[in-house]
Amino acid sequence: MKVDSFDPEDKKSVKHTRLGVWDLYEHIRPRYVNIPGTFNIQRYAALVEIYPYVVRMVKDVMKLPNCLPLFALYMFISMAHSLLPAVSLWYSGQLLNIVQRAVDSQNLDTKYVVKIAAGHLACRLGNSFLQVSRTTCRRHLDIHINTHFKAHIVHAHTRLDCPTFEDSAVQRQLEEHQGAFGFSSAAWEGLIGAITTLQSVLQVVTQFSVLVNLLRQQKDGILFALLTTIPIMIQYSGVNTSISQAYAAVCTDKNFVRMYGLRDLSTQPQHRKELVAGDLGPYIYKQFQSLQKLLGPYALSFRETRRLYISRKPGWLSSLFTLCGEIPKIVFAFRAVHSPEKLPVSLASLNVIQESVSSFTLMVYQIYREAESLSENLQSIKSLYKLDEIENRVKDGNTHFLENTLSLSDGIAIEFRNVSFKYPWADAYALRNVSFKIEKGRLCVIVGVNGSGKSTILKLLARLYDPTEGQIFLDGKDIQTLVLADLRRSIAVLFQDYTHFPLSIAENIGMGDPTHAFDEDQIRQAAQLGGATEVIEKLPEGFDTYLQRPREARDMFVNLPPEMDTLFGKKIQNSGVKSRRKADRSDDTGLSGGEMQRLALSRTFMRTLNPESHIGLLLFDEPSASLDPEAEHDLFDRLRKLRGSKTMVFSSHRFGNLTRHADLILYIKMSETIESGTHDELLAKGGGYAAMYNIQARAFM
Ligand SMILES: Nc1ncnc2c1ncn2[C@@H]1O[C@H](COP(=O)(O)OP(=O)(O)OP(=O)(O)O)[C@@H](O)[C@H]1O
Repeated sequence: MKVDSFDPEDKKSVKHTRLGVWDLYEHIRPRYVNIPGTFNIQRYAALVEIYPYVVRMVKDVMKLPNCLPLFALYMFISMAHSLLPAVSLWYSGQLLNIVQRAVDSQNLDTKYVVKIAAGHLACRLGNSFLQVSRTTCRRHLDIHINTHFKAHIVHAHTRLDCPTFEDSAVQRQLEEHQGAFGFSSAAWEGLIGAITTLQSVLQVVTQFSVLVNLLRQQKDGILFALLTTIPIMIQYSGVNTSISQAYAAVCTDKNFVRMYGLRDLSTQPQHRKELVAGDLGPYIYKQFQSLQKLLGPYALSFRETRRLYISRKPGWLSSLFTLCGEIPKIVFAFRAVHSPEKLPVSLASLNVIQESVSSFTLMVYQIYREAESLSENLQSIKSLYKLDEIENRVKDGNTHFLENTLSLSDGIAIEFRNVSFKYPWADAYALRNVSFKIEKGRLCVIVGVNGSGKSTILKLLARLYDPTEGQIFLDGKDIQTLVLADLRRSIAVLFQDYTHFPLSIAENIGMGDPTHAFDEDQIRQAAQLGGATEVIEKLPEGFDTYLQRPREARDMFVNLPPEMDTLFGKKIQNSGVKSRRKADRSDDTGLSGGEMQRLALSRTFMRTLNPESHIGLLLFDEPSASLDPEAEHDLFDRLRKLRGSKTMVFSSHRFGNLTRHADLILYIKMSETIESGTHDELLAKGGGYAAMYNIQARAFM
């Protein structure tokens, strides 16, 4: 269960334990938790808050095609299944009575015995049948429901803007539902868990009434029931082996961190080139061994450490409680010796009583224990629906920007007025009091050293973030008042850290203009403009190539002969496991950085090709960083032709090719615009821009 606050400094609420190289900070459970039952009862009480979400989910499930009859059938089977043990117990009781009566009167009613035995067998058969039907029904429900919730979660992800998505709390919220991309959704599992608990409760209630009835008919039945129940209850409520629900585990041991760093360096594919080229292998191995020696065998990951910690809890206690299970038989033996006349009729009946009571007690205890997992599971239903309520930080405006599309055909005018910006959760300013104006259809290049704020300007123009202070105007309108969809439809951006989507190359380019994502001619034209045609044509599957398959759809090749390298006419990529973070890197895809950049450029050009598109502003962040000089020259040639019809803003480190043709250069240093003007004007000024230009020019002399 989540806790409201967690302050590791507060010794009253957080307990600190040193475990190997880890510092474990556990939220202390309230004292009343140690009174058996109370904490789990509190957990059940907390479910009241989740109830409306469960109802909503049930309603949603009912509305899905085919789900209403399936769900109703599933509920019916589940409930019938939970009644059967009571019926079965009743038949056992009847059998017991028959035996007792037979012993007392030395007389057996054969017909009645056959009837009861048949009923008992029918219960067993019914049980198996219901179990199979329930599993089949559940399998079909799983498929329909998971399909629906996969789409729900994709929607919950797609609607979030950058700052909201980057918020670590939102990330945690989203991660809770990552399982939904696999087969099963956590929320649906939660609902199934709730149904199972309901089933257990029904089972307990019906079994209880039959059991009481049965025990009343037996001499000393209630006494033996109690003797059987008590040790089980003590056994399960007395030993608490889990660590607290809320905890933080931190490792500050630098040697441990370094040891794992070396391990990752040696195992992760993205480091292989440097490892081989620098002959780092022997060094890494030696260092790793000496750190292992220094830290000893108990320097383990937290998961392993935690397992060790939990298994250290006294195991002998549970052995002692197991012995308690023998108490009823011992008491029976004593009573047999002291007062044989009071004994129940036979040892057989004692066994039946003990087994029935044990299984009943365990079931009751299971319901009590299930409070923990049930409340966790049901929480995920609530958090699934809460995903839809996460508020975006970049608020939508209400001024339509695409109304006058004619005016966009000359480009968009830009003005930054005293703009300052800090990234969310950063202390330092990425931009400070920046002001400049770019007229419609002009070509502007922002230059400056690393980290001076060039990319940030482009991100603010695309309204990925809002300025902390100051205002940005597009065609004289405050950017924050514009309808976001309109704004984004009028801009094409190529980011410096572009990624390749896990789709075919054609779709990767096509998605530059989602309305024409499958327009082959336009895709080919875009590839031509991005300089990617040759790159794509040399790939065996051309435009249909998947540079990375999505993780869930990757081919798996396990235990194939080592010499086998093709299957179904395709090359087998044995490195099936790729690092997720680096999956967009060119070295994972088999294309060079420049080739990847051409693909990314093609996607940006795709956006400008549609005659109905209203792109008035093109933003390029280092578009030629990985291109060779010829490709760079061709690219800028093509882009210059768009001048007059589109406003273009480039960020670049490179001078010459582009800056010489720019209508405006913004030289930015330490997050502030220092100089602005044309290439000649800034050279004549002899300031920062001229100094940077001369450094580059000298390199070619
Ligand atoms: N997502 C982020 N969160 C926090 N700080 C960031 C983020 N992105 C950039 N910064 C910081 O903002 C400042 C400006 O970064 P920006 O990427 O705009 O610089 P740049 O001029 O484009 O650099 P480069 O030439 O290296 O691409 C830098 O100090 C950078 O560390």
